[in-house]
Amino acid sequence: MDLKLDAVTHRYSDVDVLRDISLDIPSGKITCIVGPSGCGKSTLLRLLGGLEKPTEGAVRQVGSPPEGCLNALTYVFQDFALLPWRTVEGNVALVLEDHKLPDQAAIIADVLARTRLTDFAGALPKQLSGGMKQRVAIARALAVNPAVMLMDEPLSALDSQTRELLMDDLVGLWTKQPFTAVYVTHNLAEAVRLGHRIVVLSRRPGEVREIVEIDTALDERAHGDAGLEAQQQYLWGLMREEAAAADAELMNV
Ligand SMILES: Nc1ncnc2c1ncn2[C@@H]1O[C@H](COP(=O)(O)OP(=O)(O)OP(=O)(O)O)[C@@H](O)[C@H]1O
Repeated sequence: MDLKLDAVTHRYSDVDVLRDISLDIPSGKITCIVGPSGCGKSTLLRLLGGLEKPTEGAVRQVGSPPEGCLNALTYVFQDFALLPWRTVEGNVALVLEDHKLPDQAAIIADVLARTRLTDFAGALPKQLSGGMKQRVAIARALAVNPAVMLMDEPLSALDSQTRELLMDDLVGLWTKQPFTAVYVTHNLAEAVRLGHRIVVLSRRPGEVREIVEIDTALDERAHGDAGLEAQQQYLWGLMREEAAAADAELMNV
């Protein structure tokens, strides 16, 4: 299932947040959204997930969700959003319990194996590192076989080494079994490592400034790769002045 934004404009009372965004989110790819602070990245994700309706324009789902999909549009948040009193397995089970599936145990076993959490199935969130907690959140999202994972700064609460490891995990997961994701990030290194397409928004009201496609396969993008560095510099060049202006604007609020 693809998502399409047709001329989407969004406004909160007198604040214009997004302006005339037309965009395709193709299935089987990771689309990263980058842009200066406050340009409307999270708002765009909420519109894609149907949590809000655009002031103008439309968000469309094109095609059918994958077979066995229990929740077409599934979020992964920065703060993991795990229930502290439930084990790793219990947190994953939560999203399946209402569906009374005969193969619930097999689905849980599969997503725990894919996220390398099988040995931690009985652990509580407080026993896990930040990176592992985010792996649980990703396992929980995968368990419903979503059409699109909507990921809002999923690594930004983690230290830089853990971020690197989790990026490797996401690349491994996608390479074994491609999924569709919209991935909002401030971090351009994450965008060039994980994004098949990188949508650069202007400062608020966010408009599509440029879409950068990166053809190199995800598992061939190494940390520190010169080609990726160049892409990252290019993106920063697109954003630099607007990021500084957005920063100054926020300081004056
Ligand atoms: N529910 C809301 N009501 C009013 N204004 C809002 C609401 N949600 C967001 N905004 C405003 O809309 C603008 C865009 O916010 P949004 O969080 O989408 O931007 P962002 O690019 O994700 O920001 P950041 O880079 O800081 O994470 C901001 O000025 C924010 O204050």
